[in-house]
Amino acid sequence: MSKIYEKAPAKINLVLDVLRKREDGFHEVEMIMTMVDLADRLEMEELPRDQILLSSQAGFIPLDEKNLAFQAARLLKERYGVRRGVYIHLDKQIPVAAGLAGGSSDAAAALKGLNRLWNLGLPTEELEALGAELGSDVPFCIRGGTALARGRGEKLETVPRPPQCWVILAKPPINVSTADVYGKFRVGDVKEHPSIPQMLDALSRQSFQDVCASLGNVLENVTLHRYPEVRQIKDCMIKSGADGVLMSGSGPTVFGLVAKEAKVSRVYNALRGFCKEVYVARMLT
Ligand SMILES: C[C@@](CO)(OP(=O)(O)O)[C@H](O)COP(=O)(O)OP(=O)(O)OC[C@H]1O[C@@H](n2ccc(N)nc2=O)[C@H](O)[C@@H]1O
Ligand SMILES: Nc1ncnc2c1ncn2[C@@H]1O[C@H](COP(=O)(O)OP(=O)(O)O)[C@@H](O)[C@H]1O
Repeated sequence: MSKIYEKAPAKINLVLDVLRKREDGFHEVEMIMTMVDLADRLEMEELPRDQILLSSQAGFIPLDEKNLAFQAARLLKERYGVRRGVYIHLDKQIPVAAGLAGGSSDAAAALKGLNRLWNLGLPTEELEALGAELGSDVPFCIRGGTALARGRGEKLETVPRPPQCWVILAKPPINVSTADVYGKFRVGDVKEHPSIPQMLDALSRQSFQDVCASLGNVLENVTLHRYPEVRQIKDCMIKSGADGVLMSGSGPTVFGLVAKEAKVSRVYNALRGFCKEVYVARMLT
């Protein structure tokens, strides 16, 4: 019986702008997203019976139909009439409800892996369209790399990747609901929108300094206002010398970009002083 493995990397938002609230309740966004090498790992294996079974070493995520990897398997089975079973083991490394799209990346990895395991032969565009039914960030997680995302996040255009650097991620011990943050967000409150053209220009010139200077996320105001510990982490990263600092997605994870390896331990140690969950990753290129 064959086994398939897929990595599910975390994403960070280099730019996150919200243009308006839509009639369907979602928000029209413009984001530049990229992957880092902090990743979950999925192991998928045929089951002799027609069932979806999920396990994980992490005790704090749902293992039933609430899990996005389970939903991905069920969607493929229903849409393509697959009458085969699968056992998915999820090695969870990405912090949950952190603004790093861990669940979305697991769903994307399940779609990609099961496409192979069940010999469905679906092209990437079709997987991305299926992914959009599961969540706004899932299409990007299928495509990977670096992309400009529009619509509610599902309209993608691949753009140049950022220059290689260290990415230090710190997650305070609070869980933030994406729906809550968007619910509290008001476009009228935004004083300055980040510039997508400026970031695209920095990426095309591979200027690390200008990438750092162009980071921006309009959801920061909502989350920083509500959770002072997120601001504290941001301040600590800046003070300890990270070159660019931003909250990812709806938070609460804050990431710091660092060019020089010699600086990494200084930033890491400063954060570890008051934050348990700190990760050192690299940009996925
Ligand atoms: C904020 C972002 C930035 O990358 O990421 P996270 O912080 O979740 O990682 C995304 O926009 C999140 O994407 P995702 O987490 O897939 O969202 P979904 O499951 O589709 O939606 C969850 C809820 O967020 C709100 N939502 C989401 C996307 C969007 N463009 N507008 C919204 O208003 C809606 O209330 C929706 O019910
Ligand atoms: N495979 C999964 N991994 C993590 N969380 C999941 C998964 N499937 C469903 N969830 C649920 O999705 C919610 C958001 O999780 P996650 O994708 O980690 O965060 P975010 O949207 O902030 O990036 C959590 O409340 C969690 O219970």
